[in-house]
Amino acid sequence: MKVLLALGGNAMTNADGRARPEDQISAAHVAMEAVADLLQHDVDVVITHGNGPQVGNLLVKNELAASVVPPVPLDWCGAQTQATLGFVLMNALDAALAGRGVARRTAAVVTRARVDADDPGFLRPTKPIGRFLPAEEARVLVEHGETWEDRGVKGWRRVVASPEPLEVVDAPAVRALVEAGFVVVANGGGGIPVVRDADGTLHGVEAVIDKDLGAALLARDLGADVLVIATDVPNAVLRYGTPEARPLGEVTASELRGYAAEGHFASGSMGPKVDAACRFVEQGGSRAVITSLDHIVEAITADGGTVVVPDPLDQGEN
Ligand SMILES: Nc1ncnc2c1ncn2[C@@H]1O[C@H](COP(=O)(O)OP(=O)(O)O)[C@@H](O)[C@H]1O
Ligand SMILES: NC(=O)OP(=O)(O)O
Repeated sequence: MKVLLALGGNAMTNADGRARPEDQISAAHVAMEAVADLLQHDVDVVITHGNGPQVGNLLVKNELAASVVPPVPLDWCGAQTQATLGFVLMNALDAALAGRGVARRTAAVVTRARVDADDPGFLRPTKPIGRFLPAEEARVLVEHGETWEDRGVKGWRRVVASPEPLEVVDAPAVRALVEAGFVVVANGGGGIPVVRDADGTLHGVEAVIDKDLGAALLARDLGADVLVIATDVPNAVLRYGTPEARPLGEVTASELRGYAAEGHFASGSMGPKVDAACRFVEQGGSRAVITSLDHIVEAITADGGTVVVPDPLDQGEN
């Protein structure tokens, strides 16, 4: 069985959302212990991961050091976080596998995702990245031309352009490594956004792709059986945060789309996970699971989490 595992930014930071190197390394060890458990169940696993907190940190460095070293564009921040997180995850996974006596090799692929240069996402920033700030600090940055949004109790957060991923350019390299037996880390942060020029060449563009939507696309391209979206809650929940909250178990894609249309899932957090899970099963995947990191083995071996399955008609057509 081939599993595409998408790790949320929450799986790569400490409980307070801090992303110091030591926080990221220890979070990666926790996450990779869970992945090593999963790998004992005769599965191939491709790992993708968020990069919102990490890209946010790089942007702050850009701002603070601008008079000394040239700031780098957002796509470079994406590439840098893919490489760093790939390195951290490989080290952690190697250690977890060695602890279990499992002989699997790991690899990380710097991965590009093609987007449309005319995507409306470039005109309307929606992707939350980086730290939460109190309103008064965020307002100063808004006056300097940045877009920040009120994200509720946690505070304000910067939002940047987030175009739709159309193609995982480097999926063939990921596929070849999987077929050679590697556990691959790929398409981090949804992929480095690139556009194709008229002459067929690619160049990076300033944006951050949603990693869950990137994960759904890569899962489809690799012919994954299951897409597991691991975050910090065990289920997608109806009426989340209210006394009438109801965690969702198994649900069809169209039922879940109906709940999304009723506004049950916040944009920029659970919304894209629900969308990614639906897309994957609508495009031929047999199952997508949204759950917490500590439930990813049950997501494969049992029925843990919110399990999204194709509509009966879709199943008939496949
Ligand atoms: N309907 C919902 N059900 C469950 N969680 C929700 C819902 N709406 C919003 N959320 C929030 O979504 C968060 C997970 O999204 P996010 O923080 O973007 O995850 P990650 O960084 O792991 O990708 C949860 O911590 C929860 O607060
Ligand atoms: N690129 C991206 O979606 O990252 P997060 O999941 O960390 O926000």
